[in-house]
Amino acid sequence: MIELGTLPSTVLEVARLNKRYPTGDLALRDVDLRIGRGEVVALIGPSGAGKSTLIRCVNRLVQPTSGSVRLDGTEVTDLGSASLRRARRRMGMIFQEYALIERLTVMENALSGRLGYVGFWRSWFRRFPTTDVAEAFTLLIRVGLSDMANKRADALSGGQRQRVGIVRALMQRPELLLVDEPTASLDPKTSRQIMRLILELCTERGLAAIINIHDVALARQFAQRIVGLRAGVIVFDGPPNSLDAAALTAIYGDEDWTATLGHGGKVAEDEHRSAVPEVERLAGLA
Ligand SMILES: Nc1ncnc2c1ncn2[C@@H]1O[C@H](COP(=O)(O)OP(=O)(O)OP(=O)(O)O)[C@@H](O)[C@H]1O
Repeated sequence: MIELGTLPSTVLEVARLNKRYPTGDLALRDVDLRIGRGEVVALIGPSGAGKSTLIRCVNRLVQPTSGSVRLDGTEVTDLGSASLRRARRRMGMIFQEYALIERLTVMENALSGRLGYVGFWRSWFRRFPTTDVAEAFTLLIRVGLSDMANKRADALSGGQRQRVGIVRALMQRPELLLVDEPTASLDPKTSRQIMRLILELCTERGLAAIINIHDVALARQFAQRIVGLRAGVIVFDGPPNSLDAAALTAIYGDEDWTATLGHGGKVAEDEHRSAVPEVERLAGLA
């Protein structure tokens, strides 16, 4: 018998979520998903399965067609702009191609995670509270970038940029991290370091995360739970050790899923979509 007291409380509840794009593509079909506080979930599935759409429906970068998304009990799908801005503060997002402002310093990029709190004019004049600056320093130390605070973002390696992206998301003091292909632009060793860092930070902070990731080996190694999407439908939901050949075939079908077990290598530059406009929308600037 399951003792109710041992179940983590729910931070996110998605129910009967559907997304049909104006092109007619049905990207999500009646998706039900519950994420407990502190739970780190990897979202896997073939290209076009709906992973990015699901993550973006949660913070409404994509507007769902029908269904419910509740963050800590608050229905997100029908919030007006001011309430949506408040809800988005509680969801940090980490992007594949980092989405840093290249000409700003590491510290300024980190502090931009507070934009949803400090207000536009204050942030425009770079007047962040000293407590925010101190918090950013603490986080930069934690991710190993303390001596880079004044470097411009465009002087950093990919792994360093992603660490700044992680700090920026954590500066929001979120309850949930939405992570979109965090390692697709990184080499295998840096990919493992970044995934380990995300898992450690979630554990330290009791923070839940949904990580959209192509690399099944990384998902198995670092996530506590794996959700498999195929053609917009959840076809697997379980612990990494139950992701066996039958489950992989259910997710990837006839595709040669063994190819997904290793690191697929870097994604070509032209496959990146610029996430900077998405960061601006999340901060309420666009
Ligand atoms: N902006 C859009 N307009 C129209 N169709 C879209 C749009 N974005 C995604 N789609 C379609 O929705 C489906 C799901 O796409 P999505 O990007 O969510 O999948 P994914 O699993 O994240 O794929 P990948 O791993 O290749 O990024 C696909 O059929 C895709 O073509």
